[in-house]
Amino acid sequence: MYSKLQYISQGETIDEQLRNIHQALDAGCNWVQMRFKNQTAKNAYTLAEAVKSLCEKYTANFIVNDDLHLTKEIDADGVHLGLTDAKINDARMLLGTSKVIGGTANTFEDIQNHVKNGCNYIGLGPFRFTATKEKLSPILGLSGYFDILQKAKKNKIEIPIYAIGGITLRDVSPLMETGIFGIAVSGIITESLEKKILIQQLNEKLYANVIV
Ligand SMILES: Cc1ncc(COP(=O)(O)OP(=O)(O)O)c(N)n1
Ligand SMILES: Cc1nc(C(=O)O)sc1CCOP(=O)(O)O
Ligand SMILES: [Mg+2]
Repeated sequence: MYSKLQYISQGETIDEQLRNIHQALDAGCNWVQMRFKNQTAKNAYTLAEAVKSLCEKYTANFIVNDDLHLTKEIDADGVHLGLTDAKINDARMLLGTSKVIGGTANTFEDIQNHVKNGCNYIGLGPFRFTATKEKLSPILGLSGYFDILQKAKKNKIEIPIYAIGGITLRDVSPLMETGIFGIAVSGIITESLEKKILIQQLNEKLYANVIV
């Protein structure tokens, strides 16, 4: 089963990235997306090797942001591709059916296209403004999620749809009520001084209605 909480990593250097990822894993995160932008291939590979080893130690899912060839080379669990990154179906041809391919969406039509191309999950955003990502698509807000998730339900779309973009603890329950599967967050986990407590609080709200 897919985790309902994804941590999108932050950090300007390999050391900063590793510190943030290690702390998130140690605090209970079991799904990490390595997001290390504007780096040399060497630095990205060096970080990915270390993150893969950490994720294996914590039995966490390891997803690479953007870089399809690094995903293949390092044998990560999957890749996340945005609307201007490599195509989902090209990724599926390269990675095969055992790897996880996530796709970014801002509209219901984006979701339909990703489902048609064999995407495994959707990152639907942004929920609100966030400085973590430079070029944001139009902000969705709660009503945007409600409208899009209604269409997804009506069209029997079953792949997990995650909300992303400026999400805080108090947003989780209202977002879950729109029908999303889970959330992908970066800043609130990176900046938290009590990561273990925060992740427990996030998971409590995310899994509140899951029947065991
Ligand atoms: C889970 C998840 N959803 C959306 C994104 C955004 O990806 P993208 O649009 O490619 O933007 P960058 O992250 O590459 O700046 C994501 N990374 N993860
Ligand atoms: C990586 C990313 N993608 C987004 C999108 O809308 O596609 S918003 C975003 C940033 C998420 O980080 P934070 O939780 O710090 O806002
Ligand atoms: Mg991208």
